[in-house]
Amino acid sequence: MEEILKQFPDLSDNQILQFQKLQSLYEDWNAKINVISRKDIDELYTRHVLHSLGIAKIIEFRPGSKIMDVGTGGGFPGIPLAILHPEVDFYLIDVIAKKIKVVNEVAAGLGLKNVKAEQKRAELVKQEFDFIVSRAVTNMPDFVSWVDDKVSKKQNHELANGILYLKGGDLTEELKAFPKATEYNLSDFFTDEFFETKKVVHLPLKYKK
Ligand SMILES: C[S@@+](CC[C@H](N)C(=O)[O-])C[C@H]1O[C@@H](n2cnc3c(N)ncnc32)[C@H](O)[C@@H]1O
Repeated sequence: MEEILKQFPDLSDNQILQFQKLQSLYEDWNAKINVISRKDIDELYTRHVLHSLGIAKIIEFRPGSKIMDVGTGGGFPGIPLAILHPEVDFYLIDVIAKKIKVVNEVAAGLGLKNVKAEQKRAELVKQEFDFIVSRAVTNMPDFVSWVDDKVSKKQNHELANGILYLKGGDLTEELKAFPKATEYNLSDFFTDEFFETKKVVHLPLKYKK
């Protein structure tokens, strides 16, 4: 939690309270429906919350932007980003209904009005979004094939509309098909060794070819 306050010093009292509440909310829900591993619950703020907020180190979403989090699981990266950006609309989806139940309960427990969560398969979503965010769902080529028709053509940011994907390790192979992708190292922002290999990939779909 301390690192979050250091990295995002302009948080309001309400946002700080919301971040603080995450620990007990996830502990309670995890006891009923397992959405986060035991080790990860103990290190919730580094492994889930701060990692999710890595996207916010790369981009400041504009007010009114529409963001979809695909394969959100227990709500990552969508929930921490929605706390950080109450002025942005977040749509969180996952194919597993019980995970979406947890996400909805956590969002309600935090009083988040900017989160809508639904059980849905990414391939079947019909709406368009300014950015699609995601972590640990599938390889990049498959992911892009699921969502590349869901990125708005109306550019809403100097960082071109597209995908912001949290990834780890060597991505050379996975990104071969996407020469316009940019990798940002989270170790440039966060000191914990967990972030040593962690990256945010920005893939501007509008300028794909
Ligand atoms: C490894 S979990 C990651 C969860 C979360 N993003 C995180 O990082 O904690 C991958 C999630 O993607 C979901 N998923 C897989 N394929 C999907 C699809 N086609 N559409 C939506 N969700 C999908 C799974 O149900 C699972 O909850």
